[in-house]
Amino acid sequence: MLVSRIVDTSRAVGATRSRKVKIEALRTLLADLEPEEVEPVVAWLSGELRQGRIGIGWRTLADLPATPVDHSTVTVAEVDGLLTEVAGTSGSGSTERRRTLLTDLFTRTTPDERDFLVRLLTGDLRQGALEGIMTDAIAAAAALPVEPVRRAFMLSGRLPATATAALSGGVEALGAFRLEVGRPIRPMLASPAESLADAWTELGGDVSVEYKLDGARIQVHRNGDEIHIFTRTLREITGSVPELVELVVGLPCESAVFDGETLALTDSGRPRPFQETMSRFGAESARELLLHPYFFDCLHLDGIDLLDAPLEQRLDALETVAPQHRIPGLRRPDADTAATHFDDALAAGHEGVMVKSLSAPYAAGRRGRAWQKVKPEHTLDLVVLGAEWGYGRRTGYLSNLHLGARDPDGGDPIMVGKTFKGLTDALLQWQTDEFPRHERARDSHTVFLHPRIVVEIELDGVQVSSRYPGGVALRFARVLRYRPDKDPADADTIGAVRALLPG
Ligand SMILES: Nc1ncnc2c1ncn2[C@@H]1O[C@H](COP(=O)(O)OP(=O)(O)OP(=O)(O)O)[C@@H](O)[C@H]1O
Repeated sequence: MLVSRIVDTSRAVGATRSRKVKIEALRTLLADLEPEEVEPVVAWLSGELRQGRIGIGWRTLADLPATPVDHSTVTVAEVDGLLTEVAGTSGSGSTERRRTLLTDLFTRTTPDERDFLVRLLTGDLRQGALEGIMTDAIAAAAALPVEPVRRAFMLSGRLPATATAALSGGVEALGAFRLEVGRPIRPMLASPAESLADAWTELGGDVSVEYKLDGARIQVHRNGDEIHIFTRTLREITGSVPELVELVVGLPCESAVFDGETLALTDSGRPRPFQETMSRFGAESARELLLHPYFFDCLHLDGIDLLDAPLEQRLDALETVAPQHRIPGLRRPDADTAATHFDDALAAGHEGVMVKSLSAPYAAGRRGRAWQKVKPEHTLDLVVLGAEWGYGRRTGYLSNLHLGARDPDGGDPIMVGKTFKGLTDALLQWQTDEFPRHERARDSHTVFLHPRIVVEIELDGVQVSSRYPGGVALRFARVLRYRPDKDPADADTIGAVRALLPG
């Protein structure tokens, strides 16, 4: 297939807000692919490369001296092969060799194709929000029900592999995807609850009420002495958290998968700020801060998969192997005891509580009502779309943030407000240093950014607005912190923002 067809489909999908039209465009494309084209094309459409990151910067790509053509005949197989070659080029002279390969490619592509490939290579096409649509399109192209496709994706975390299985092996091939110890699955997520009483009542009191700790999510896999630890976005961080590895090796089991939260504590046992925990992931500099794990789920234990078992049974498993590392929680507390637990969580410096149905299975990758989070404040994770230059004391700093909510159908984020409240001097400095790296355009007041950075915003509520395109605006928004552990695909949707409208 020609690359131009992929570019056209990608554009068509981006140009419509209709979920149905997007799915149909993707379905037709998928149905026309040769089997070996499925992996690269599904990866590209999700903004990823089959080869992983190949480490080529935007500037390098923009500067390549290539004159485009009007009509191109470049095929998927050619580009995929070239990317494999670029990814495999290392050692001395590799920068030049990579430039040559890409320059050759760009002398054979149209400006539209080059633009698509540049955005793909720099990560700007990454649109995790497309995942829901893509799973539906894969199912439709393979003439299969959606559920087995969705499940295979949740268990593998890989759309390209899911698509290949669905299109070439049908339900049987999809059924072969299992929880594999050592390979991360997408974490189960929670929905916000109006109040603790609401959540408790909705789940009929048959709940586990647990502290909601303000750290970073970890998924820990153990197979014998081999340990792998992943973040919320399934990035492996085993190498930067040796103390967690050591602790897990010491647990009395052969194989296990745990889901939990990790954070650094102060000497008096209170949680350290979120940023300090995050700085341990990947950074060499903060090694002196010890991380502590707080597990809240067990998805596999000694050869037995527990994903489909009720939470009650998964908690039993967790308590047999790691009772000392269990997050503080109560099973079936009465409403008063649950309320005291919530107060205790806040008093200990935590964010709130999670209320979880004891009878629900682990719904990987889903944000459902079986887990509900209760916090005293509203917060939203929004995408930074730009920042205005400050004035007065903030002259010379990028300050007032433009904030966008995610379009659940994969379109550009939708602006819902601005704020400069809550920004410390350190954050202003960081924004001023960091934002130009993500610049999309600028005018005299504002630097507009590619939608890559997620920030957590505290707010008093939202109101109807004719100023913003989503018809809704934040009220009294203030910056709580940046969320480097989240991608724009994890940001809150415009629907979640609208759900806060009064009445
Ligand atoms: N007891 C707990 N059970 C489950 N998740 C917990 C618990 N304590 C803390 N967490 C954290 O809360 C998150 C669940 O909330 P949610 O599904 O909304 O994810 P989130 O969007 O990262 O949440 P938030 O933005 O509120 O931190 C988990 O990803 C995990 O990191």
